Amino acid sequence: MDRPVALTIAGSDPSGGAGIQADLKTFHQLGAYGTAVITALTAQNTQGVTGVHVVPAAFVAEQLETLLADVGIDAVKLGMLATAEIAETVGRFLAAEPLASAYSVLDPVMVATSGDRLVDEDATDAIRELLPLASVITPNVPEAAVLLGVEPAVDVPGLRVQAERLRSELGAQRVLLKGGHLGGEQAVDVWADEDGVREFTDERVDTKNTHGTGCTLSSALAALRPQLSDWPGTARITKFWLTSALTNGDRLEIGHGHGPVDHFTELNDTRGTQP
Ligand SMILES: Nc1ncnc2c1ncn2[C@@H]1O[C@H](COP(=O)(O)OP(=O)(O)OP(=O)(O)O)[C@@H](O)[C@H]1O
Ligand SMILES: Cc1ncc(CO)c(N)n1
Repeated sequence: MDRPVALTIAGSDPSGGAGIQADLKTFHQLGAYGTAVITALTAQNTQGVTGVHVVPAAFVAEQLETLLADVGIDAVKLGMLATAEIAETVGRFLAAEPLASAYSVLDPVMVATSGDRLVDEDATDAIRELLPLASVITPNVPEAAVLLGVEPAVDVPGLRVQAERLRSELGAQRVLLKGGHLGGEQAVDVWADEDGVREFTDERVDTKNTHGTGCTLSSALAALRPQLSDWPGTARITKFWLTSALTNGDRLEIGHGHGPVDHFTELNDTRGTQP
């Protein structure tokens, strides 16, 4: 399969670094044909979110029904699910054909890089119900803590424990627990699946341009998985590509806050690859 069809179910970011816009750029750059179902409009720039306009859950369902009646989907990425009703609606589609047979990546988005809330607090339970339905989930440190109802991890051993608990206690099939918020010399992500727990490590890039890194990572996983042979290999390659895209972010001057990564980064750009 050389041109998989990828679907993003997420919110719009007018500044183009996160959400649907980041997902479609990532799909295109990594060789997938991009399709999109929009769950919410945000008024957002690189400095923060000033407003959220939620799409009614019934219309999220209508977008999905109409799309899936016509277009075959190889991989789906789920991002900002703004309300409990939207999360439940999307869950019904994820549990049934045709999406149940697609590769699926759930990014349990809650709060933007700027600290602004993107998803209703009472949607957390509905998002927790989705965890077992996705092939892989990609929480960041605060999201993992909220899902587990514990304090955020402060180091890599803590990440390892929480990644495994998301799998064994909350039923996730595979977990990529992102360590971006930990700080330190290296950016360490922890992978947990039925074969155990491992770390994916790369040099931390010294940049403020980190807006949308989580969205970009999850959509890259969805774009690449149908083109590669297994999940851990896909996660490793995706992380190295993301480090290159973060490094290349300084080629762009977008906005005055946390700018975006450069999605226009080749997969074989080796700046993200550790020796
Ligand atoms: N400065 C950095 N250098 C290298 N990798 C980074 C850096 N910051 C984040 N990452 C990596 O980017 C990915 C996203 O990490 P992070 O934990 O920041 O997710 P997030 O909080 O969901 O992102 P977002 O900023 O989109 O909300 C992870 O693979 C993480 O290791
Ligand atoms: C629309 C949207 N989705 C997700 C994020 C998280 O980065 C964001 N900032 N905006």
